[in-house]
Amino acid sequence: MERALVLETVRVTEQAALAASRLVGKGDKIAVDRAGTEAMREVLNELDIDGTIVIGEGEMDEAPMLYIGEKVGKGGKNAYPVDIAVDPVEGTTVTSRGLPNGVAVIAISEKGGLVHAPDIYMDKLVVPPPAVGRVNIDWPIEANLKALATSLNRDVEDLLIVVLDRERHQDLIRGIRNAGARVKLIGDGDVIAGLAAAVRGSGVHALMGSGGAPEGVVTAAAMKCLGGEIQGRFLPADDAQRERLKQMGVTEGKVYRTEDLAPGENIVFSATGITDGDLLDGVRFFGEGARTHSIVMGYSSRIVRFIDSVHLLRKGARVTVRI
Ligand SMILES: O=P(O)(O)OC[C@H]1O[C@](O)(COP(=O)(O)O)[C@@H](O)[C@@H]1O
Ligand SMILES: [Mn+2]
Ligand SMILES: [Mn+2]
Repeated sequence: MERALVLETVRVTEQAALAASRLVGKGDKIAVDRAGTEAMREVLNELDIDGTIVIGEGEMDEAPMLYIGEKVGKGGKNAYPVDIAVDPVEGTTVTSRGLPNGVAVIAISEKGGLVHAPDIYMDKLVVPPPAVGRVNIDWPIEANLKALATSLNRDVEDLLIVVLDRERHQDLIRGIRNAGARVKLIGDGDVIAGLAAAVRGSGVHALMGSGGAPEGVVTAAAMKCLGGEIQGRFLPADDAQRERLKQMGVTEGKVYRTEDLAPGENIVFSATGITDGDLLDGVRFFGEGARTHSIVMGYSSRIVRFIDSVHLLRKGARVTVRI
């Protein structure tokens, strides 16, 4: 299933990114999200899958499309039964403002391969492969930074830690700075920040702090493929969210690790840049068409591909492809 779907899956995020990128910097985050979601759904429905959205744009009664529980794909007896986590535009606000790190993202697994997470917050720690098993979200910040520095063979002062720029992270930011490490504050987009942390040469070494729980599951799918690690704890804000967690079989207080969040044996992950970012270039238009930049990975096939695509969008387009 995985092999068959890898190159099909990149089309899904490419088309979502192309659609959303038309609205970059126009100041309308709802329009950005709608464009990405419609395009993603259209391509998903062309695939030979019998898919169920397990992480999506929201609950059935609040999201018109790609809601949790929605069926997608061509279906039929030859279709692969799969669970799907989507975030058609991860970073709607940054995208609508023309700022970095807007991406379209998807993870697909065999049935039951991705945790069904409600749309609440999750406290997260994402680290690269050398630090797997050497950090713990329950330890004090300095202890994790020391362990991370040692595993990366550098000093704590050399580390750059990505944190979402939010009021709720004041203490965390102070703690990282006091320990001697440096902080990179981002406006949005902790999925791509987590991916960048797990990739060598991106210049960032970990992601810390709370963000969306759905994004945590998507990140876990990527960590399986990249060999990095996410540790996360669901953070219900009230009794209604606590109830929702229970319904979904999620344990409050428990630390969920990569394997808990994405237990699948067959996982395909794809992300395409909408705006330029730490890991991916954004969509570039050139009149006759557009160019997209994606990362596409398969867990059991053990392949990480960076795909640079030229889309000839204008009818009869004839372009000289430039490297
Ligand atoms: O903005 P909040 O409420 O702090 O939530 C953080 C979450 O929102 C994002 O910044 C953006 O997500 P969307 O653009 O998909 O809404 C995520 O990367 C992050 O996990
Ligand atoms: Mn998101
Ligand atoms: Mn989104």
